Amino acid sequence: MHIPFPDAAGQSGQTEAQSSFTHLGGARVLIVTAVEAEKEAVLRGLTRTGESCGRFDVLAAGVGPAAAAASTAAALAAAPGAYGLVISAGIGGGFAGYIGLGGLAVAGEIIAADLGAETPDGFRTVDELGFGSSRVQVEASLASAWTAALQAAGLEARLGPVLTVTTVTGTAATAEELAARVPGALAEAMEGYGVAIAAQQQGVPVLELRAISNAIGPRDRDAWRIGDALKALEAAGAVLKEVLS
Ligand SMILES: O=C(O)c1cccc(C(=O)CC[C@H]2O[C@@H](n3cnc4c(=O)[nH]cnc43)[C@H](O)[C@@H]2O)c1
Repeated sequence: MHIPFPDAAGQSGQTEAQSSFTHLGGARVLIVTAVEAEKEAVLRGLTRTGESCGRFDVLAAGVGPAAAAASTAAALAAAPGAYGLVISAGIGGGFAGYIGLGGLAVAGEIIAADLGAETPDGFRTVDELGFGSSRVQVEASLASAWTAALQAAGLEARLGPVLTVTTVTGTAATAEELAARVPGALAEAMEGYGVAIAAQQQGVPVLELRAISNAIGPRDRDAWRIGDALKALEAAGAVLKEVLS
């Protein structure tokens, strides 16, 4: 599936179904990972055909939403108007029953799942408390197109809510609580919401992709499949380049 980028003059050749992409113009795409290994995997995917990265810049911003937000905001501020899309990408944990290890979760919504307050009646989100929103909407049509293209490439990929947490879930009880808090959540990671808020504040559309390295639940380091997840991340980078070509 090809979603043509318009050129700088706005001549896109897009079909009606693709018209929501016109606001990207000839802009660059900023991909934000947490660590170098994720950055290198994405770069391998983007350059798989021997070509250069083209319009893509990849930044390893550090682990957690604060580092992700600060680095993303700095990158956007350093190149005003240059970026038309920001993507948070990396490995993540997968909720049981949705995606296997080495599969891919494309965010349909980016949700800060632990941003709120504990009350005697249970967890309350910042939305419920009246202090803002714990949810950021993604560029929905592009998220769908990327998911479809990943599936068409033979990869296991799903579209759905992806959670941002500041503590990696390590018990079945917390996994169940998060799954109940956000029904249908596919994955959790630690950077998406930070990247998304930085992009949102600059009016830049955002996406998130997580390659599943571990199951969410009781801690089991031996069961991690980081190598498989990084290979999936690489493949997703190659497909993204194709989708945005
Ligand atoms: O020590 C542990 O038990 C443990 C378990 C899972 C992940 C970690 C990390 O420190 C990795 C953080 C890093 O990777 C992303 N990530 C990967 N899996 C998960 C997860 O299940 N929950 C949250 N984040 C995860 C995350 O985005 C960070 O960049 C340690």
